[in-house]
Amino acid sequence: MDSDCNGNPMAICLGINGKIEPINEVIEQHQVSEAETSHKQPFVIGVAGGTASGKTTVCDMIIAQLRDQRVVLINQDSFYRILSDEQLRQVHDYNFDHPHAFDTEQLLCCMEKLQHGQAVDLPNYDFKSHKNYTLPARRVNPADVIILEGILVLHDPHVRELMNMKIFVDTDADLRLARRIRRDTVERGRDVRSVLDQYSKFVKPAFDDFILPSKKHADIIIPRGGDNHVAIDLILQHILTKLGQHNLCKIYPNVYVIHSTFQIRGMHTLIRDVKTTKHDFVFYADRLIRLVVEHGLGHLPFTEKQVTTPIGCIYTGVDFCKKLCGVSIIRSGESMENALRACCKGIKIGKLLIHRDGDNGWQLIYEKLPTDISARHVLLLDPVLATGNSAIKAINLLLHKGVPESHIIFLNLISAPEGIHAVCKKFPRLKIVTSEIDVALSKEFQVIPGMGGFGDRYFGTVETNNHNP
Ligand SMILES: Nc1ncnc2c1ncn2[C@@H]1O[C@H](COP(=O)(O)OP(=O)(O)O)[C@@H](O)[C@H]1O
Ligand SMILES: Nc1ccn([C@@H]2O[C@H](COP(=O)(O)O)[C@@H](O)[C@H]2O)c(=O)n1
Ligand SMILES: [Mg+2]
Repeated sequence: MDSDCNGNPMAICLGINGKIEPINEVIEQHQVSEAETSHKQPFVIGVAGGTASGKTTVCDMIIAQLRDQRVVLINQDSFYRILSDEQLRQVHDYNFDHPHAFDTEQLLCCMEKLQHGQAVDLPNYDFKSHKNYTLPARRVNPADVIILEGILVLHDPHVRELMNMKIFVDTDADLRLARRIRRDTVERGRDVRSVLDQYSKFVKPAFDDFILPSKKHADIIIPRGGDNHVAIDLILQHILTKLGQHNLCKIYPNVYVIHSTFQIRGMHTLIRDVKTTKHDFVFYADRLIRLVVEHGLGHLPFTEKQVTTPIGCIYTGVDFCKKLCGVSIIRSGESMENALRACCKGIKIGKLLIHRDGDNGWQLIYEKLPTDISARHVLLLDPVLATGNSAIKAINLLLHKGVPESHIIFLNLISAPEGIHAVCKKFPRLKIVTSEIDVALSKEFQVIPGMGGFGDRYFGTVETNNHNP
């Protein structure tokens, strides 16, 4: 069994049901060019600085403003060594600011795992008890951008080597001490006297000996920490540029991800949670489906139309596209039919049943499509795009029926990068509209982190929370 980054036997990586397949291995099956897979190495940003300089605040601001699961934060605090009972009894004599206080080997091990596409479980450090095993661990998924934050992250050369960008948060020492007293007495269970003792005995000397000398390695120095909005904006822009390099929407201009808001992230959080009841799952999946459908309809062609308002004015608007139909891929796709009917009164909806036929591919078992489908724009419905195999089968059939590729809009809630590569490479003229792109596919072809078997959860065909596809 794998051990975690604390040396405990436990999970590194995992989707619901297994190890994460490094994304580039799977992509290779689709013969993606080297340029497109070159994004496998995450962009690592180190953020160092003296205590209470505002490192955590700055990083939290960046993460909150990006709202993107491709960017993750790692705190060096998670790697504080476990203290012996004796050390805990004499904790006032323990130097938490010396490099030896951190288990840098474990930090390097976690970073390596993340770089190889494996998730890690990191301890949440508790500054009150000085322990890193009392609070539940936090799972960190592999990501495109990793921000590593802590007083000494620029001190160790091996850690520095991992970094593509090094930042030092530089805040006046008096201000830092004032903030530290306030923070440690309010949030970390200390009294003023112990904060001052620790500061003069350990914190200040370690700052002078290790932290300040590490400033010379920084590429960017942020004076005034979180107050420096210009610097934070510049860093945000840089991260966005880095994300853009491997943003699938940039590689494939026909992929559209609906604009993420906290409402949308909240709905995703609920439908992805294994503990969510069937009732709530259906409720929030329906809300998200409705948003995706509305967004998809926005990609249909329109004609200009003028109407007269009740006060006799002319309003110049548009007329909906009339030649339209839905096609759902049975059975999960049927969950999207109601939202489509609610948006397009009287819309015709066809159905396709596609079955996986051993290792030989995918077989069309049943089809019922409008007879004049070739003259219609088609909204193809399936909530999850995983490998893309069933979608490709469905799209091939639509093309065979005479539907122009550019008249197909494929709507789903979650897409795996592998599915996007597969579908977009084959059909560059259709559009994909999705609400989130996930990290990867597992060996078992489950989307990671995904939401389990959508059909089973939506239609309630599993009694327990064992969500197999
Ligand atoms: N710009 C700021 N203005 C006022 N208080 C701040 C500012 N930045 C941080 N703080 C506060 O100062 C304390 C230390 O900030 P924190 O981000 O925890 O620093 P670090 O992680 O570098 O130790 C926290 O209580 C935080 O809320
Ligand atoms: N049990 C602990 C562990 C660490 N500290 C102090 O925390 C500081 C690092 O965190 P910042 O958010 O301030 O960067 C460091 O200076 C340690 O002295 C502690 O007091 N107790
Ligand atoms: Mg901090």
